[in-house]
Amino acid sequence: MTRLSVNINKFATLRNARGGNNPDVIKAALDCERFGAQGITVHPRPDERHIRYNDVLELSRVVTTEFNIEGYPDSRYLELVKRVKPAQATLVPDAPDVITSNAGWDTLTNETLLTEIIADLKKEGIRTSIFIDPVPHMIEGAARVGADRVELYTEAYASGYLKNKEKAIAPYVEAADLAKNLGLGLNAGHDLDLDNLAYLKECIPYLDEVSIGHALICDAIYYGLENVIQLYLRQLGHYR
Ligand SMILES: CC(=O)[C@@H](O)[C@H](O)COP(=O)(O)O
Ligand SMILES: NCC(=O)COP(=O)(O)O
Repeated sequence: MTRLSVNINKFATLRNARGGNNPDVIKAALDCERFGAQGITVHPRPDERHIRYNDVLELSRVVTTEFNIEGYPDSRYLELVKRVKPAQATLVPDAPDVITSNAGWDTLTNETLLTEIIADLKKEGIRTSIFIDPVPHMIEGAARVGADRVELYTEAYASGYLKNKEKAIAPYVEAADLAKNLGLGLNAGHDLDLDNLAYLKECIPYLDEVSIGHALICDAIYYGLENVIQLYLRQLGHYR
């Protein structure tokens, strides 16, 4: 079954907007788990615009589902991940000033960097996933650098879904099949929502995990967090 990992970045965005501790990010993570989330994802960025590095340390002490820490593998991120030892580290090629993640890794030009970092994290017993576009030779590069999994960057799927879902999903099905044949685990994320998630799961039933944050938290403002987590789980075929 495909795990739902809730990315709680945007709870921290709201908290930081007023400078206090409301919403409480720790409580949000525990409630997400209580409501059925099968993982918690965070993406501490160098400017700490939302999730702060200290949040990650506090969350690591209480999260009981799979903890997934995303980020660009600079020294601060790597030190944090090695200290926390999460279930998964998802390496993302983001520059510090991007408004959000906007591309997958070039696993050819970054082969040496990724090979060394992934080997280092594996020594710590941390599963590694790398954020990637649905491009066959980049998927092949991901296998070469020793990644345990790839996370398909689904922004292009989401933006194309409403216009022509068959066309939008095609490169992702090809990339997923290739990843599976290369022995890579398969995650997906970015801009997934209640409209496009079920079709992704229908076309790629062997997805290991989807990580969803922005749309899910926006939905929760209108429909409530417990209800929305159940709705997303149902799109993945989980019936509680
Ligand atoms: C890697 C990815 O696609 C998202 O998890 C990203 O981390 C979202 O980041 P923001 O919440 O800062 O937009
Ligand atoms: N890796 C994707 C993620 O964690 C959340 O992305 P989004 O749902 O906030 O776009």
